[in-house]
Amino acid sequence: KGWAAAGLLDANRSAASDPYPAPREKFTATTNVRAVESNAEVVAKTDVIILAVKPQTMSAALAEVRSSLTDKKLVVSIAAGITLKQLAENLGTNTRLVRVMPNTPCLLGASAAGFAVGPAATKADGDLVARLFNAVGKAYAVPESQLDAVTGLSGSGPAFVYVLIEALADGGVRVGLPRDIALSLAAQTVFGSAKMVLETGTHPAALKDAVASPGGTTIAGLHALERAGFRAAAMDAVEAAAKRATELGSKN
Ligand SMILES: NC(=O)C1=CN([C@@H]2O[C@H](COP(=O)(O)OP(=O)(O)OC[C@H]3O[C@@H](n4cnc5c(N)ncnc54)[C@H](O)[C@@H]3O)[C@@H](O)[C@H]2O)C=CC1
Ligand SMILES: O=C(O)[C@@H]1CCC=N1
Repeated sequence: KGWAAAGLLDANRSAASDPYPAPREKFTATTNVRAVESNAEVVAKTDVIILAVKPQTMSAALAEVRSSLTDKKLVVSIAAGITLKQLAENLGTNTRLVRVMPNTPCLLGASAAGFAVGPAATKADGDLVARLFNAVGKAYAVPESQLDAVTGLSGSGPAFVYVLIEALADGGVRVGLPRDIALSLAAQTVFGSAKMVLETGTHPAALKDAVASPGGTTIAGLHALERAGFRAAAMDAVEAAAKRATELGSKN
């Protein structure tokens, strides 16, 4: 959907596959790109193949695509935890592979993604993947050993931020705001704060200090956050998600 919005999906040269009719219909309705039942058919007709199945279904999907692969094809996996080595073991060690961890804001062109290029992939393959994922947000090349950490932080991170937004809105409702205004204020506050970090380049601690007047409202709220262990909870969330990514790789 993000690539379609960025004008990167040519309906004549792109296709998707899914065993179920409902996701196929939804995909075509949102992207205008044809979706078929057979993975092998898509792999046979395209040069850049995006593997976007659950880690638990990856080995079944790989078995369906392997025979249609040639050295002309680049395979990109976005599955959490599944390593380049595992992909190469299933697809052949000469397969040109790139592993990416994007996140759902790619739908709106605001993704944060990390990627690692496999040993048989070319520099041009890495450049293409960087271009594709920079077209829907920001993409960073990282060593593969850091991709589970990327998964814990930015792959799963949108869910952590949604919980924060929901909780801030609940707080607003608790102190008397209507629900719709509270939710808009909460989301816009998170958006504006992220924009401040990204566009001013100022450290978040300094930005936080600039909001907190001596003896004022913000420091009272910050004290409540510290007392509740907010920072440790956020760090634990990233660590738990990163560990789970590693587990998903080792179990699938
Ligand atoms: N949801 C997220 O925020 C993110 C997910 N990922 C990764 O993306 C992958 C997909 O996750 P979601 O999109 O959330 O899952 P999803 O369940 O929404 O989509 C997976 C699709 O794969 C289809 N499928 C099942 N078996 C298949 C097969 N053998 N061949 C072709 N298609 C098959 C399913 O019908 C489904 O439509 C996972 O590996 C996940 O780790 C990566 C970054 C973020
Ligand atoms: O929850 C998951 O496993 C996937 C990977 C990153 C975001 N969602």
